[in-house]
Amino acid sequence: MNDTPLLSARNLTIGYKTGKREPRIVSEALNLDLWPGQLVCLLGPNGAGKSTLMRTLSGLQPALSGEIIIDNESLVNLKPVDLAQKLSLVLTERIEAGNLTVRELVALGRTPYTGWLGTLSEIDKKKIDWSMDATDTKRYGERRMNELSDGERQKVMLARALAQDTKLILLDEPTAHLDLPNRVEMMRLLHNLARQTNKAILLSTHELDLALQAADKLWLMHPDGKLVSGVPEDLVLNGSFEAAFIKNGFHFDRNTGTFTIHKEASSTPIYLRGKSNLVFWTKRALQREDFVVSDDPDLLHKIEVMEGEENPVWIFSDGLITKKYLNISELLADLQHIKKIK
Ligand SMILES: Nc1ncnc2c1ncn2[C@@H]1O[C@H](COP(=O)(O)OP(=O)(O)OP(=O)(O)O)[C@@H](O)[C@H]1O
Repeated sequence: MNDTPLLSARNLTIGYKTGKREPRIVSEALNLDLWPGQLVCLLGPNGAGKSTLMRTLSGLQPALSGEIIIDNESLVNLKPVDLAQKLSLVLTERIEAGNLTVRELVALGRTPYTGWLGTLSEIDKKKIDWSMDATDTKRYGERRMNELSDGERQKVMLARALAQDTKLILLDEPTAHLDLPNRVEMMRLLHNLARQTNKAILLSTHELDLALQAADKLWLMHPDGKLVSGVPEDLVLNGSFEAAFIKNGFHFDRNTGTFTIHKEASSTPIYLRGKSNLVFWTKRALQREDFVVSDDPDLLHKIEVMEGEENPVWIFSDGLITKKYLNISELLADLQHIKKIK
């Protein structure tokens, strides 16, 4: 039964004490729970307080007030070695590990069980092997850390956290240096890991679309420090998601779950219909050109897009003329003349 959270925050205030001045409060009245088997993504704009929260929850910096409970014990009462058996932390900052090989660095994840000079047992070696397989880092296991790319290094740091074999894993921007396929792969790995091993995983990220797809829950930090938690789809549908990232010139499209560059409301409206994937990409191009794409069939300007014999075909009509196009480039070029003059 998953009836106790692995990590809880009660009435937590996070921030910074700056000498004799009033402390700088980043966020307060936080009540949070991380449950076994859950992948939670912490999202928020720059400066909202994601790193501050991650650092506070993992004991790297003190809370200003309130309590953090990890696996039924108060964080302040946990000795470092006990904490290291319960929680592993992956930060984005580069660590100085130039001379260590990848395998040696991953093996450091076993330190809470072996001690600094401890010999690795068969169980330790198995955990190291498993972690390197899971993160696909074995291929360069004998290379030195200073011979790796940023993305490769990031995966090794995850392997070390996996080798630590804790019920809780906290990761600060684990996808920051990864290319798109590796970002997707990393999210899938963390999602599966939470499901299959019942670990609780909290990661902070700027990957809004990946987080929307992979997270069981989002913790959304607003610029004013307010934190809203919920299932991703609920937060999109109730407007919390776009509220957290509200910025002039950007518009969140609830239909596609993506942010678009906001266009002037006075732009020319065009009725667009056709096959959904073709409509999707045509709409993107039209919106980039300031057109308002509408589902009102009574509009003067209409575009229909359909599969042709070899390529898609776009049919434009404005009541007077009807013209056929074989690519979006030519369609856009011809549409310039119907743009409203502002
Ligand atoms: N050492 C510090 N002393 C005082 N204030 C700090 C300190 N570090 C960060 N802050 C402030 O705390 C706030 C939250 O910063 P934090 O780094 O947690 O944001 P973040 O959400 O992780 O941002 P980003 O997405 O840019 O990484 C910011 O206003 C920042 O200026």
